[in-house]
Amino acid sequence: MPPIQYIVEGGRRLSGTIEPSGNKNSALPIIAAALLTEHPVVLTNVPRIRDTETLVELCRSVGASAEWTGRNTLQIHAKEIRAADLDPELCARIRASILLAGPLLARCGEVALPPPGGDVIGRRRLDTHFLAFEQLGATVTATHRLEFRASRLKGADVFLDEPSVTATENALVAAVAARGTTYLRNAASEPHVQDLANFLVALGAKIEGIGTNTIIVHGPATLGSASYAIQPDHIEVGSLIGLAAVTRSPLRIARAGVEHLRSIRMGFERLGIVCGVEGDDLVVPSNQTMKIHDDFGGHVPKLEDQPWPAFPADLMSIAIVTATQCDGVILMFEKMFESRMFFVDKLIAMGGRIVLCDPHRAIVAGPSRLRGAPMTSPDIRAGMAMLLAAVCAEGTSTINNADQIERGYERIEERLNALGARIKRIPARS
Ligand SMILES: CC(=O)N[C@H]1[C@@H](OP(=O)(O)OP(=O)(O)OC[C@H]2O[C@@H](n3ccc(=O)[nH]c3=O)[C@H](O)[C@@H]2O)O[C@H](CO)[C@@H](O)[C@@H]1O
Ligand SMILES: C=C(OP(=O)(O)O)C(=O)O
Repeated sequence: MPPIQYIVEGGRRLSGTIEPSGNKNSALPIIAAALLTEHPVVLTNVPRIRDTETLVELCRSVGASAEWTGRNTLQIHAKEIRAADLDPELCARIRASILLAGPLLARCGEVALPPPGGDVIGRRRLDTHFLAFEQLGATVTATHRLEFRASRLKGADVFLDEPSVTATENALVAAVAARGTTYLRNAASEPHVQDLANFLVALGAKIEGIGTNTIIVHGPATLGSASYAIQPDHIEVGSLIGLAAVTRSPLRIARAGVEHLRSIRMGFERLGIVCGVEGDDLVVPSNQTMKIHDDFGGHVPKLEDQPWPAFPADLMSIAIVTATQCDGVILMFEKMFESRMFFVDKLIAMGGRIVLCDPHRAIVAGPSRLRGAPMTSPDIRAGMAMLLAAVCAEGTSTINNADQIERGYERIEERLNALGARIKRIPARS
């Protein structure tokens, strides 16, 4: 497939209503977990993005049938599956290929996975996955590929060494098939972890503590079929709040899933951007103060990411671009990944007043006028942040490697153009 480039004419006001897609990071573990049951599963509101398409291909390669029966509806039936050799090229395209470990181990008793891919945003350790699988009775061999074996998974009291999102998801799926009760302590509690747990409950699993950092699973469950709707993508909602703010545009984000937006709204409020709630819609007015709130006593404030329910790491790049348009000084502290902040050199070239202190911290002094520039997207979120900068900048920008953006955001240029943006996608969508 030829690489995708966006050509963006900036400086335009937007307006209207937009609905977020289903959560990418819910859809991925849920598609993988559909392999746990022999019965058919229907998933709706599945984002039709590169990552989900790749995982669907991987599911087919182990013998499951997986068909798109509507634009965002996916039917999966894993009546019989085999722990076949998985295509290393497909696995290397997405982080989520590691999520096949739990269901395939549970169904087949063994699985060998080539290393997963995903965003290059710093070292992405797998140790927590290994720790959890071993405690659930599996043996793990990690060489050029990852091999997991367990003749029988057994419930255990597992304390994760960090609240890793995908490790919690893998452990949760394995625990549903394990004999006995499993406690997952120091578990991740992100909305997508909750979504996966609710899907497993819909299949027949018995899970307590969903949304907390101690998840209790009573296994093994007898699983049936289910029809399940993926929850809205809170990271996409946060990206759209940033977009509205930097373009000073009034936007309504319909069916935004407001129950999961508290820390995100609080983060943007620190930048002087306040959203209203109307039912499940989020309303972003255009008349924001965009004034960064100093800490008490006039001290320089900070916005930092942390595991849920704190401000999410996947919104840090968006928040940095947004801060360039706000009045004041703020320290942006990316605690989780060590390479995510390097994209700020592009914002600096565009006119952003940013000092990168070290790989984890950047000081942003705003507001600054951004000028259009050529850019290359290094990862999904930096790519989306660059798109926000380009839409807000004076003049024309080009974003190369926009394929990265499309790993996570569905038909984004089409949807933003419907709000008044001018983004040309090359090669154009037919
Ligand atoms: C497919 C998927 O769902 N990907 C998400 C998942 O990736 P993923 O599951 O790979 O991320 P992890 O939760 O394992 O960890 C992310 C990074 O944060 C570090 N870490 C984690 C917990 C902690 O308390 N302290 C800490 O520093 C880890 O060492 C690692 O470097 O979660 C990340 C963190 O929300 C998101 O960026 C990814 O979009
Ligand atoms: C880092 C991300 O994705 P992945 O874990 O799939 O690379 C993301 O969604 O921002």
